[in-house]
Amino acid sequence: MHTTVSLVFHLPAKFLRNAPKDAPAVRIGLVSPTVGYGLFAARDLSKDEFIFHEAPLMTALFNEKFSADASLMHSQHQAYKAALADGGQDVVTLAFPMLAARNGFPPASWEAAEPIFSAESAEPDVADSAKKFLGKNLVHGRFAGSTITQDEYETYAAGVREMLIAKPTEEDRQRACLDFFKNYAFQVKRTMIPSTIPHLPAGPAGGPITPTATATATTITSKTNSDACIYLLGSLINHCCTPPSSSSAYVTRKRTEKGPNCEWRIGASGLAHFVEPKHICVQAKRDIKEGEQLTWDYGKREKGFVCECATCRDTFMGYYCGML
Ligand SMILES: C[S@@+](CC[C@H](N)C(=O)[O-])C[C@H]1O[C@@H](n2cnc3c(N)ncnc32)[C@H](O)[C@@H]1O
Repeated sequence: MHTTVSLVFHLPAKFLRNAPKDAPAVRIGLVSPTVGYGLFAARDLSKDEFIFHEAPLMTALFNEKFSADASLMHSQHQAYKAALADGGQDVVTLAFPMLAARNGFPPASWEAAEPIFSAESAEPDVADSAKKFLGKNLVHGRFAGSTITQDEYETYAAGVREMLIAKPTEEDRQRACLDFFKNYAFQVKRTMIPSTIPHLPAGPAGGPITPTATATATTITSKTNSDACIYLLGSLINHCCTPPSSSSAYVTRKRTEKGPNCEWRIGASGLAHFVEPKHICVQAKRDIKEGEQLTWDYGKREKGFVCECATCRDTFMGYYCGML
C-alpha cells in the first residue's frame, strides 16, 4: 500500500487525468458527398477533455516504404479480409464504403444502414448484433449513433456506387486495400511493453503517417517496426488545416475561431495511464459545441484530396491549398 501511494505521488500530472466520460460523445454524420462521413460531437465538450478512446479495428504491417512497397499490399489485404470476416459486409460497406465499393461490394441500402447508424448509446461490450458494431471498439466515451437522413445517405451512396468495380481481380482488391490504408491508417510503433508497474506507460506512442511525426516515446527497448492501424471511429475524423501565424488581422482572428478542434495520441506514453498500447485517444483542443464536426490536422504529407475544410473556406488558406 505504502509503495503504491509513493508511486502515484511521483506520476506526472498528465497521467492522473480522468478517462473520457462514459456518456455518448460522438455521432457519425455525412459532411458532403465529396468529403464523405465525419465524426460530430454528440454533446458539448470542453477544452482538454478526452472524448473517446478506441481499440484498432484492424492492423497491418507498416514500414518506411509503405506507400511504394507493393509487397506490403498482401498484409493490408489480409487485414482487410480479417476485418470483413470479423465485422461482416455491414461494417465495411458502412464504415469504409469507398474501399468496399472498389472491392466489389455495393453500399448498403438505407434500410440496412439505418438500424446500424441509429445504435443509440451502444454498449461497448454487447457484441451479439451488427447494430452495435460501430461502438464495439470504444473503451470510454460512448458512440451515440448518427444524424444521417435517408436523402443524404442515398445521395452519398449513389456517388460511391459509381466507383464500384463489378468483378474485381485479386490485384484490384490488393491495390484498393493499399490505397485505403494510405488514407485511413495510423502508424503505430510496436513496443516491448517493458513496464512492470501498473498504470505507468509501457512503451512508445504511435505517430501519424506523416514525415513530420515524432514519436513521444519514453523508452524504446528493441523493435522499431510499426503497424498500420485502422480505427472504426478515429479513422472517420476529417482533416482541417491549421491557419498559419500571419500578420493579416483577418487570418489571425480566424485562427482563434477555426482550425482543427481535436488532437490524438496512440498508446499511453505522454498522455494518460488509462490508454492501452495501440488505442487511439482523442482529446478536445478547445471547447466544442454539440453538433460541431471533430477535425484534426493530417500534417504536411501529400493528402490526395481537394481540401474542403472550414479554414480553407473562411480564410485565404483555400488559395494556397488549391496550389499544393
Ligand atoms: C481518414 S478518412 C476520413 C473519413 C472519410 N471522410 C470517409 O467518409 O471515409 C480521409 C478521407 O476523407 C476525405 N477528407 C478528409 N478531410 C477532408 C477535407 N478537409 N476535405 C476534403 N476531403 C477530406 C478524403 O477523401 C480523405 O482521403
